[in-house]
This record gives sequence, C-alpha cells and structure tokens, in this order.
Amino acid sequence: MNSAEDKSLDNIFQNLLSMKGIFQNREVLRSSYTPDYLPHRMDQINAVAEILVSALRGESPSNILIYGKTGTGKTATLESVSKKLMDLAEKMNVECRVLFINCERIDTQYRILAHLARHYNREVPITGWPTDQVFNEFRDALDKKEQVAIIILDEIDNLVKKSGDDILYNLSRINSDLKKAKVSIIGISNDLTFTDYLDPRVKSSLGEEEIIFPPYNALQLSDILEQRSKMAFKENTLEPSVIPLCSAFAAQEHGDARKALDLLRVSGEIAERSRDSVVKEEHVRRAREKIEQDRITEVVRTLPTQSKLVLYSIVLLDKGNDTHELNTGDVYNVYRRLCRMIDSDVLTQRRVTDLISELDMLGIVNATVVSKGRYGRTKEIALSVPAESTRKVLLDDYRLRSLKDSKPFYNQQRL
Ligand SMILES: Nc1ncnc2c1ncn2[C@@H]1O[C@H](COP(=O)(O)OP(=O)(O)OP(=O)(O)O)[C@@H](O)[C@H]1O
Repeated sequence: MNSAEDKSLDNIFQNLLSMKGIFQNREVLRSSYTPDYLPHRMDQINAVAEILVSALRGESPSNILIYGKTGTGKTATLESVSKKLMDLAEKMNVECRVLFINCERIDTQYRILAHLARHYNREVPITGWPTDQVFNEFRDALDKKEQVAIIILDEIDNLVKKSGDDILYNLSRINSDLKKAKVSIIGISNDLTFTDYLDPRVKSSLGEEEIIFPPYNALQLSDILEQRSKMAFKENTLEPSVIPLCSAFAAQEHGDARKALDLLRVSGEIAERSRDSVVKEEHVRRAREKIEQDRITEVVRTLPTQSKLVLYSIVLLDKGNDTHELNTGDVYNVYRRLCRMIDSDVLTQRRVTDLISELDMLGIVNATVVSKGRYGRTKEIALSVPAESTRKVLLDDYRLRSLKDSKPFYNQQRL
C-alpha cells in the first residue's frame, strides 16, 4: 500500500469513527444475552421455581417437560431460574447442581452420559466404551455424596428423533440406583407432539409436571423490545413507531422474541449504515426484507442437489406473475432435461413430486393440489420467493453452474 492509499484508508476509519452511531450496546440484542428480568414470563418462572425449590431442601424436584414454540423464552427462563437456584444453594450450603445440556450439539446417549460424567471429574474417552460403563461412571461419581443434580435437556425433541429415548429411560430410572444423590430431569421441547415417540413409561416419568410457554403477542413483544432497547440504543435514536412495528411483524409469525430482537438489531444496523441518526419505520421494513432474503438464501444454498434442480426448473418456468400455471408434469419435463445436461441421476416423477412438497414446506414454492376432473389430480405450482435472487443462489452451486443459460424448452401444449 502506498502512503496515499494508507492515508485514505486512515480517513475512512476516522470518518467512520467520528460518526455518532446509534448503538450504545448492540450485544444486548443478540440471543446469547439474557436479561436479569424477563417480562411476561412471571407465571412460568414461578411454576419452575415452585418445583425446583425442593432441591434447596435436599429433595429431588419432580421431573418437568417444558413446551413452547421457538423464541418463547424457554431457555432464557430456565437459565435465569437455574442461576438463582445455584446462588441460593451456595449461600445455604446445599449441594445442588444444574447441568444444562444442549441436545442439538450433544445428541447421543454416549455423548450425554460422557458429558455428565466429566462434569463430576471422571475421565471418559470420546468414544469406545460400552454405554453401560459410561452410565455407571456417571452414577458412581454422583453417588459419592448427598447431592441433587438437575439435568436440563434443551431441544430434547431433537435428541429423541435422532437417538431414540434410551437415554431418557436410563436417566429417569437412575434414582432407584442411587443411595445418596438424587436426579431430576427437565426436558425442553419446541414440539408438542414429541412425547408420541416416547415409551409410555418414559413419558409418564418425564412428564410429572408440564409447563407451557405460549407465544408472545405484539404488546408483550413491545415490552420485551422496550426493555432491551434502553440498553442497546443511545437516547432518542428510535422513532416511536419502530418498536411497535418490529413487534407486529414478529407477532404475525408466531410471537418469537428472537425474531423481534433480530429485526430491531438489523433495523439499527441498516440505519447506521445509511448514516441516519435515528432508526425509522423504513429501516424496519428493509430489515425485514433483508432477514427474509438471508433466510431464503440459506435454505436454498443448503438444499440437496436434486431439490436444487427441481427448484431451478421452477425458476426457469416462472413467468413472474403469481398465477399457478405450472403443474408437476411441466416441472418434471424441464427437470429431466437439466439432469441430462449435467449428467445427474434422474428421479421418478413421484419423487420429484415429493421434493416439490418439501420445497412447499420450506416456504420456497407454493404447491396446491387441484382436481382436473377425469384427468385426475395434479399440483399447481408457483414460486414463493423472488426468481432472480433464487436463480443466483442456485447458480452459485458449481454443479449447476453450467445450466446458467438454459431455457425452459417449454411449449404450452396443455389442454
Ligand atoms: N420474556 C422475555 N424477556 C426478555 N427477553 C426474552 C424474553 N423471552 C425471550 N427473550 C429473548 O428472546 C431470545 C430467545 O429466547 P429463548 O432462547 O429463551 O427462546 P426459546 O423458547 O428457548 O427458543 P428455542 O426453542 O428456539 O431455543 C433470547 O435472546 C431471550 O433473551
């Protein structure tokens, strides 16, 4: 870099630094931050505390199942109640530990037991031992003294779907093996129906108590955002309509506090980048589009190749109006040609129909089944996302790149 360039880079930074900025502390808007007080969760906090208080008396609390959609404050509530419980236990000299396990990351029986055993200072290899041995290691370490262990399994539905319910069966029966220690289990799930996958004994033992976290409505989300915005933004940097708008958008999509917080943070970032000194409604609308576009990009980018080929066929056929004029047959014809062009396997029309249904569930296309009288039933398909940006993301995949200039070879010969 020559000195002129260096100087101009210097200027760029100086200019940016001298800009006033809107944020005081952006980090408090991230979902990793848990505030001390959680508005609109008093009932749930009370319910959890009422059950867990037995741990402070040296007894084992009932097991609990906690349900609620994503972003309804389940993890935040459990974290803050556990923190308080541990503080009190320390003050009262009671042996009680809360062990928080995220089952999205730690997702097999072996890994969970190894994690628990290591928490009590036992050495367990990453793999290789029989599961029984890891289980015994944990049980023996725990039973060395009188103590209560509360094991919180966050995203327990993922665990059960991936690894079955053996671990829950074993943990829920551990108390009968323990002489000194006591164990309670708290399962947190996004999916109300996940207990259908459980052995009835596990289901009744785990669900001794059930607590539901309902979605937040727009007013509740506004309170949550108000609380955070006081810490996150400098004074007088939000137009009055910003928080209600973020809350209204997030409430439309099942009352998710994480979405509402993301929307507020991205709105602030867009305002800052546009060098505006206050966040306005217009920034919220742009933030919403950006978040949605980022979501679509991520979903499309991570689709399997066959689904990408099906989606690319739909993109090629898309005429930019929202009429459902494509049917599965049209899509399949284009798909088949595209597969041949890149030497890929060709799936049956039935499989492609399934892939279209999956794209529908992901919100990328809209597929409606219509009856064609004596011609049977077919799906009418329309793209639910912007064609051009989707095309770009698809063509970023090196396997599809050579299809860049393809045409749909589509001639409308339908009856
Ligand atoms: N009542 C509340 N007050 C303040 N912040 C909240 C409240 N509820 C949720 N949040 C915030 O929203 C974000 C998401 O909450 P949390 O992770 O607890 O949701 P969750 O129900 O566990 O969701 P998931 O099932 O996706 O893990 C976090 O940043 C959390 O601090």
